[in-house]
Amino acid sequence: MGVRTDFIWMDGAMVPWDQANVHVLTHTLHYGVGVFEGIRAYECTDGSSAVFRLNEHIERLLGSAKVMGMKVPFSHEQLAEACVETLKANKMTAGYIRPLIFIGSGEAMGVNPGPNPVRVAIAVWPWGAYLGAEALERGIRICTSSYTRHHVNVMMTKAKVAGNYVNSVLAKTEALADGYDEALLLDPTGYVAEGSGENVFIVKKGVIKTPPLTSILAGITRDSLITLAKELGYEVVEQLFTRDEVYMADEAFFSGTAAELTPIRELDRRVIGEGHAGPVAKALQAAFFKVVKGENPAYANWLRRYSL
Ligand SMILES: Cc1[nH+]cc(COP(=O)(O)O)c(CN[C@@H](CCC(=O)O)C(=O)O)c1O
Repeated sequence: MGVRTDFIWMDGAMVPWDQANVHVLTHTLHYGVGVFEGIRAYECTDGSSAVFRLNEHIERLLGSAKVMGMKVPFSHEQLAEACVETLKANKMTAGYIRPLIFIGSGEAMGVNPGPNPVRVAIAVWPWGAYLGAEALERGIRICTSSYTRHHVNVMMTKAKVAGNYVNSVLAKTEALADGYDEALLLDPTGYVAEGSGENVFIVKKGVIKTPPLTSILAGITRDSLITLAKELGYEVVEQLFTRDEVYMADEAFFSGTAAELTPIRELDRRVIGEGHAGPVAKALQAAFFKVVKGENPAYANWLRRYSL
């Protein structure tokens, strides 16, 4: 999927894609202290477009920056507006938005970011089904990673920090090399944590379970699906579970801005349930896509509407 568009927003200005460059001594490039978001915009059935839970994403982005001690030179609303303006500048009625707050160059190198400037860039690009065209329907095959998710005092796991994703890259590339679509990571105590870029849910006898916010990212899609599931009358339990509970589950699925709701049909060569999207995943997927397309007025506050 190409990521090239016409413009990227940088430090308050819309910059042609080819000019959106940084110096090789950019501190974040060397030390990984950058924070970012993944946000989706959808075409609504009434012909407008909407960014899904933009405020929650910007709130998490600024929270991540706070965790990393980065002083951001733009306000919540300025960043939210810049996301919408970048979509419009690129004439995108739908797509993926990637804000990045990073530490620039020019003042000092070394572990201490010191006086280097805090900079902001926002890119957008079209992004279809994150885990493959048939993933949303058929489900994916995943494996338990040989890599462990961060201990909560080794990396700041509630912050979406660029450097945290070295762990995700190791897990994802190992899974792909072994013929799987994605990795499932366990936490330092051996309980299921999350995917390399997703939160995870299982269903057993109609009860939906997902790990509590311990060592995992507080996913906005996770939060949305919990809300929608409860509205549909499902019992949702935020509780640690083990990999063999996934093996024995009736259903399992990932959630994320990029992944949306992707059913898991197999973990470690054990077929889960019937080996395809189950009734709960299908019901939640349908409810989720109705909301993001503006078809459920109860969740209008989750949508930042715009038109080109
Ligand atoms: C580790 C992790 N856990 C859970 C989630 C789900 O969070 P949320 O998007 O708020 O529901 C994501 C998002 N992963 C983003 C990055 C994907 C990428 O490849 O880059 C995303 O889905 O945009 C994670 O990276």
